[in-house]
Amino acid sequence: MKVGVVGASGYAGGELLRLLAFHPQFEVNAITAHSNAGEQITSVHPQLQSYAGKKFSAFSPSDFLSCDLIFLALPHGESAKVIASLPTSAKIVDLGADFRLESAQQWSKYYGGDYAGAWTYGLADIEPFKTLISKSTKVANPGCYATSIALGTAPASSIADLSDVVVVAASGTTGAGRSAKINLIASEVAGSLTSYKFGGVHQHTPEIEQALTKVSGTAAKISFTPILAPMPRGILSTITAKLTKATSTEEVHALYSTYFTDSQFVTVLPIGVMPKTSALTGSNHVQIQVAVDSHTSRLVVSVAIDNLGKGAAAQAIQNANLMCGLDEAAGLRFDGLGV
Ligand SMILES: NC(=O)C1=CN([C@@H]2O[C@H](COP(=O)(O)OP(=O)(O)OC[C@H]3O[C@@H](n4cnc5c(N)ncnc54)[C@H](OP(=O)(O)O)[C@@H]3O)[C@@H](O)[C@H]2O)C=CC1
Ligand SMILES: CC(=O)N[C@@H](CCC(=O)OP(=O)(O)O)C(=O)O
Repeated sequence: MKVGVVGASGYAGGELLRLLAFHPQFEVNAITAHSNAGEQITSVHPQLQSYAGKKFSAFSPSDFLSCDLIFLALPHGESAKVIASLPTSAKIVDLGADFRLESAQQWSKYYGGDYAGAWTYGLADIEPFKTLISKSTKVANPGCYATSIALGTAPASSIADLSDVVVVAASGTTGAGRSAKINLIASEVAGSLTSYKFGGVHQHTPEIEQALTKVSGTAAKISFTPILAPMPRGILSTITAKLTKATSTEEVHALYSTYFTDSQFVTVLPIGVMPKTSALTGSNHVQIQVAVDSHTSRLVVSVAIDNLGKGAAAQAIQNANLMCGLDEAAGLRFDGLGV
């Protein structure tokens, strides 16, 4: 199948190119950038030697006419502007936020600007999303934090109060994209931790609530505090919620393990073993650990992912595999780096 990547000079687009180079069914034949159009791909992404000699094109709809599948990895608001010019026959996965929210009101509260509508939400490891994705031609890939938090909370709907979920999550700096910002330079980030979008204003809040409400059938609410961590990649989310019935760590561990039995990518680690971001770097895998805090009767969940892998490019390919009727793990059998 012929594939196009729009926004390939960014971090998420570059990770898509890296993974797609070894995909057994997808062949990349349109690669576009914005300010980097005309540049060698390896001058922006020196790791991508399999693209040596190729350049980024400027976006032109005619380049995508022969594409069966298109990935959009553009800043918020830009995907909605280009889709009308793409072939209607092409399957599209948008890595941005433009089509994630079902509520126009929530869109205007957290993002502003014109509301573009909602596509199937691509949280590929759990139902009802997985089945819906396999029947869809347009899929909105979840945000990186949203992926880790929704996966870590979804199995708890029968034992915890999802109307009051509290999350603190730390992300590596690539989560903020590749464009230069003062708060992301090494002198500001190295050796320091800081919260941002503080006070329940992070834009992934409505997306996580929408996903968890769908999974649980009751209105989910989340208080989410993100932290910028001095590392390039990875997200570690700590989720807590009040238990609605007496239970033990062993019982919750069994519940989570059963919930993810059929998932090729989500691993509930043995009790006592903690998720670690470096174990997931470069992969589509997710690690989860659970515990019951009997002192406060709260469920505590730790989730690690790679923001550019499972949180962006790898989950986008998993979604594309499902949309195309392929093995969902095609081209994604990569372990994490470990250090
Ligand atoms: N980074 C992450 O961990 C995650 C990112 N996402 C989402 O994926 C999308 C891409 O993110 P990321 O790769 O980090 O972002 P980057 O800033 O690294 O890359 C953005 C890409 O979009 C292009 N671009 C920038 N401005 C415009 C414009 N006005 N019109 C068209 N193209 C433009 C850039 O081209 P050029 O560089 O040539 O100017 C680049 O290719 C975003 O929506 C982001 O929210 C989702 C999950 C995780
Ligand atoms: C570290 C950092 O800044 N992370 C970004 C995550 C963005 C992302 O991955 O998600 P979207 O696609 O929804 O933008 C943030 O917190 O906004």
